[in-house]
Amino acid sequence: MTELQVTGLTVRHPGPRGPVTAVDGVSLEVPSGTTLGLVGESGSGKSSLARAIVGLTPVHAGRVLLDGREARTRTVRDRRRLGRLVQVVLQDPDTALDPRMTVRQTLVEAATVFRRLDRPARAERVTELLGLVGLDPRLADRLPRRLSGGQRQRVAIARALAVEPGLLIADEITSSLDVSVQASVLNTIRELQQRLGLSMLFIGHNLPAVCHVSDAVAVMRHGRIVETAPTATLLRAPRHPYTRTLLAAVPSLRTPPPGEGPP
Ligand SMILES: Nc1ncnc2c1ncn2[C@@H]1O[C@H](COP(=O)(O)OP(=O)(O)OP(=O)(O)O)[C@@H](O)[C@H]1O
Repeated sequence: MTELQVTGLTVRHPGPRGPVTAVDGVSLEVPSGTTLGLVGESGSGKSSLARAIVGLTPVHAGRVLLDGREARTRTVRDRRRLGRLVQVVLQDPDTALDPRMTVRQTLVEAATVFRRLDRPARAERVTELLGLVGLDPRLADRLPRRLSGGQRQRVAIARALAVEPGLLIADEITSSLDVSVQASVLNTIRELQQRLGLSMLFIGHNLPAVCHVSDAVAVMRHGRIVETAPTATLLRAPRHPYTRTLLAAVPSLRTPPPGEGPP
C-alpha cells in the first residue's frame, strides 16, 4: 500500500486576467491503507489538487511524496513508477474507456502494463477484477456503449485496480450516476477497501457520500484545507464554520450533542 504526503502544494492556472490560484498551499496525508475524503464545493480546487498529485497539472510550489519519495513525471521511468503507485478514476467513465474495446480488452491491457500474463491467467484476472467491482463476468465481451453508466464506472474502477496501484484517487466518481446507483458504487468502494486494503483519496462535493467511505475527511474551500478530522469527529464536533454550514445542509448526518437532539 502506498502512503501519500502532500506539503504546501500550490497550483495556478492561466486565466484571462492573470493566473488563478486553484490550490493554495495545501498539505494533507493519506496513511497507508486508509481513505482520506476531500470534500468541497465546485471550484474549490479538488480536481486541480488530484491532477497535480499525478502530474497532470504543473505544480507551482510544494511537494508530493509517495512512500516517502518525490512523485516525479519528467522521464518515462518516472511516469511508469507513478502509474504503478497511483491510479485515478474520474467522474466520467467514458474518459477511461476506449469505445472500440470490449471490457475484457480494456482490463487485459491495464493488467499487462506492468506484468506478463499468459492466456489462462488473463481470463482469470478479468473474472477476478469484474468480481471485485460487483459485475457479472458475462459482461466481459461487451463494448462500453452496451453498458449502463453505473456499469461503465465499475469497469473504470476495475481498470484502475488492474494495474494494482497502492493508492487510488477517486475524483467525483459517483457524481454522474443516478442516486440509487451512487449508493451501490459507494458500497463497492467500501468492500474494495476492506478486501484490498487500498489507500484512497476520495474526492466529492457530497458530504454524506464522502463520509460513508472515509476514515478521515479534509474540507476544502477556495483552494485551502480549512479542517481535517477523523470522520466521526468531523460529524460530531466540526470546528470550522464552513464545515458546520456543509453539515447543516444535511441535518440527518450530524450527531447532535446531548440535549440538542429531537425530543
Ligand atoms: N485548466 C484550467 N485552466 C484555467 N483555470 C482552471 C483550470 N482548471 C481549473 N481551473 C480553475 O481553478 C479553480 C478550481 O477548479 P477545480 O476544477 O480544481 O475545482 P473543483 O473543486 O474540482 O470543482 P468541480 O467539483 O466543479 O470540478 C476554478 O476556479 C477553475 O475555474
